[in-house]
Amino acid sequence: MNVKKLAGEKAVEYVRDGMTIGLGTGSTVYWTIRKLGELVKQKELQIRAIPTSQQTSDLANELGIPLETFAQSTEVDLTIDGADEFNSSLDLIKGGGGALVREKLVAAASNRLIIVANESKSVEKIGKFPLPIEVVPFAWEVTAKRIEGLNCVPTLRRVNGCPYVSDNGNYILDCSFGYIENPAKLDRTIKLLPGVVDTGLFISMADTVIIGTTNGLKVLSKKN
Ligand SMILES: O=C[C@H](O)[C@H](O)[C@H](O)COP(=O)(O)O
Repeated sequence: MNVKKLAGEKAVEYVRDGMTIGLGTGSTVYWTIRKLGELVKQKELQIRAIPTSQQTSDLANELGIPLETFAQSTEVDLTIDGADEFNSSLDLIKGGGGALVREKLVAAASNRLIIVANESKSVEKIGKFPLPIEVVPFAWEVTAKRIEGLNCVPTLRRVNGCPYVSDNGNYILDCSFGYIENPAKLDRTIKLLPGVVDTGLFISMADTVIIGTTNGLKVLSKKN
């Protein structure tokens, strides 16, 4: 059973006609985007979408999903995205695919954030997945040293031996902190460091997590 497809397609049920949808990045939300594309093509759904990466923008264009930018609208009704880890408070680590900065901007502009994931992303404490941190390339070595001082091992993300460059022209440090006791505090601390653009910690942003499992779907919702 394709549990990513199961979770990804389920999220489409939350989309309504006329909505502006934030489209996340990755192999789970891929299934959401494909399904949305089908519904748009069959004229069963009228939406506009704001993509969180070039990769998602290309996919949406290919599927005929109308795109817009924040120049047209600064409010997003619903964003659907993936995650690398989530806990029972719905705090997340994101950015495994390098799209964390745009993902966070789109999520922050959204009235609702739905995460689609498979069960392996569910953890008691986040931090086993190395935390992606986007940094300005200039003096990245200095920024990495400062981050290392917070008790982690930062590794510059590389592709074919060259630094990985995000859609924003920045580098990504994958930082192994081990289990993170206070994710909100760590996020604030890291963001104060010069050179840091943003972190992959998404604290109190997600409203719902749709989890695909081999026994079917589970849905976690934010406790008010
Ligand atoms: O930068 C990438 C994103 O945060 C993804 O949403 C995240 O890495 C999860 O991707 P996937 O669904 O492929 O595991």
